[in-house]
Amino acid sequence: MALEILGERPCFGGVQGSYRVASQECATPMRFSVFRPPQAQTRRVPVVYFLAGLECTEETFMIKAGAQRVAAELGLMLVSPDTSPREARIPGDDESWDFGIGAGFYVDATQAPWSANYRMYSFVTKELPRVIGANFQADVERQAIMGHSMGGHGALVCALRNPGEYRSVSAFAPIVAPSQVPWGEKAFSKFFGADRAAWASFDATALAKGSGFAGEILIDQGLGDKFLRTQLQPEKFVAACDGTRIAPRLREHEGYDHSYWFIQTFISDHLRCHAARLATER
Ligand SMILES: N[C@@H](CCC(=O)N[C@@H](CSC=O)C(=O)NCC(=O)O)C(=O)O
Repeated sequence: MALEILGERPCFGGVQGSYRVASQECATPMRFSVFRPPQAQTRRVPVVYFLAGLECTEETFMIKAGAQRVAAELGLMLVSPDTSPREARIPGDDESWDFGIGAGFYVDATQAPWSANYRMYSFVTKELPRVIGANFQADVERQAIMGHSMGGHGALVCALRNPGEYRSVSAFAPIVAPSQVPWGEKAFSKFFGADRAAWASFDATALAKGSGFAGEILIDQGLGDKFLRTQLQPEKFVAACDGTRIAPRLREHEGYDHSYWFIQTFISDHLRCHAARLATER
């Protein structure tokens, strides 16, 4: 799988890079960015995936979250994929900011025409880890995943569906019940059609009861977030985890909104949680 290097720059003793790969899953080129900490010069290091939200690209998190300083200290590789296919154009893919380009929702679509390229779930959980393992000094046995908003939904779903693959998961202001909120209803009805069973298989709140994932999930949520009541509703996920081995730790922050200023404020806590869990032996 040939990797195209779009750019690499020194950053906190490591390297910040942008890459493109010919994705088999998405049947189109896909971009992603990687921060390699200085420790990766001499050994394989644990990997933390960050899935970004609506309208973001593979660069948004790397530019705006201020994560590299702490990742360099902790010896964590950071990987952030683009939020959708972009080069395979499908009619209607750029008609709105909350569906299509920049809004792939980290699912494997089953409905034409989206099913040909919108396979972000398989890209993130299968293909991208193979690309990372083959091209970077990554310890692929030690993976964590986190995300924001649409990407928080993606991170929760990836971890709940693959408890053996991710040792740690966390989220900022995640969409936790896409089947029940306008962003998710719009996207899922196009990606999956009327089949609500398919919706449930990509809905963290619906997945919680049957998931084999065990452990704490840190969720930070700003109480000044304009999307909190309409699109996010983290209490739904917390309630769904009752009686399971999933222990959501929902932290609510007065005044914080949905922006990357909020993410910047708490990113260090998330990375430190992931580093601690990734350091333990199984
Ligand atoms: N255009 C929208 C706002 C879009 C937005 O807020 N996107 C968020 C993610 S929302 C859920 O996935 C984001 O991360 N934006 C990037 C940023 O730099 O803030 C509107 O009209 O409200």
